[in-house]
Amino acid sequence: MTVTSLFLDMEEKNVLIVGTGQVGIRRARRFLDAGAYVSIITHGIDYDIKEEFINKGAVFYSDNALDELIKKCDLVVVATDNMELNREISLKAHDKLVNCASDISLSNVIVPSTFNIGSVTISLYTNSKSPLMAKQLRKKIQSIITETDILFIELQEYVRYLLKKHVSSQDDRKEFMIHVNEDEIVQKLIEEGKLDEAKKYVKCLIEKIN
Ligand SMILES: C[C@@]1(CC(=O)O)c2cc3[nH]c(cc4nc(cc5[nH]c(cc(n2)[C@H]1CCC(=O)O)[C@@](C)(CC(=O)O)[C@@H]5CCC(=O)O)C(CC(=O)O)=C4CCC(=O)O)c(CCC(=O)O)c3CC(=O)O
Ligand SMILES: NC(=O)C1=CN([C@@H]2O[C@H](COP(=O)(O)OP(=O)(O)OC[C@H]3O[C@@H](n4cnc5c(N)ncnc54)[C@H](O)[C@@H]3O)[C@@H](O)[C@H]2O)C=CC1
Repeated sequence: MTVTSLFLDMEEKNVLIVGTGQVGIRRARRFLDAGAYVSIITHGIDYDIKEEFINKGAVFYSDNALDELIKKCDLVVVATDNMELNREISLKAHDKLVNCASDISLSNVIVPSTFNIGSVTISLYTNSKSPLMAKQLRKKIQSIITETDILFIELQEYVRYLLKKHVSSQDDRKEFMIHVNEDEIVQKLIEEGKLDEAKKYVKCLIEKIN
């Protein structure tokens, strides 16, 4: 498998999860939180987790719904502890997006280690070499992204919006955005968490351009 990373819009996509052990639960939660329609085939699930998933819109089915569910699903996640069964289901779903938790060679989709902070999503993948290291690196990266970084993103969103109205050249917009990030007053305001004040200050700068 040779991969490239993409972010998929999961809203209203149909996802089937087979097996609700540690992996199935993690993936079901992830896709429910991303707005997908999630169908689940389970041989046993904690009552509270089942309730959580039902509240998020999941629908539970028995084994004999498998073939029909595969047909209507966009993505199938196979996560039972029965390797043979995982293989069988993954092969049945070969023309869909498939994530087989136990055998990478049967997957055409990888679930990376992901975290969200503010409006940033970071995902990483060790090419199936070390999921544990993926988890550890995820925590390392998570720890170096600060509230200030997030506020700068919010400010840049605002700056981009204003610049698109006031400045026609992309190159000029880019230069101005770099200039804003390096501006000492902007830096001070953002470091103090004063996003609204930073926006007001930058708005004045932009209005002076024309
Ligand atoms: C290929 C992949 C599946 C795919 O998604 O397609 C896959 C496969 C397998 N994982 C296994 C084991 C473990 N997986 C984890 C944890 C995570 N595994 C995740 C992803 C992936 N795991 C994909 C590749 C990702 C990459 O390479 O970067 C994460 C990142 C995302 C998620 O699952 O949500 C999540 C961390 C989430 C976080 O950030 O917290 C831990 C640690 C723990 O549980 O604490 C262990 C135990 C330690 C170890 O074994 O390393 C086994 C062996 C089972 C066995 O030994 O039988 C297989 C199967 C095999 O390798 O054959
Ligand atoms: N991709 C990953 O991150 C990881 C993958 N794995 C692999 O993924 C698989 C699942 O791992 P875990 O979730 O940790 O296992 P687990 O033992 O926690 O859960 C397996 C679940 O499969 C269910 N199951 C068994 N037969 C079923 C059937 N016919 N229909 C529906 N459900 C059925 C069991 O009831 C159980 O809840 C294992 O094969 C393991 O090798 C394990 C750890 C991490």
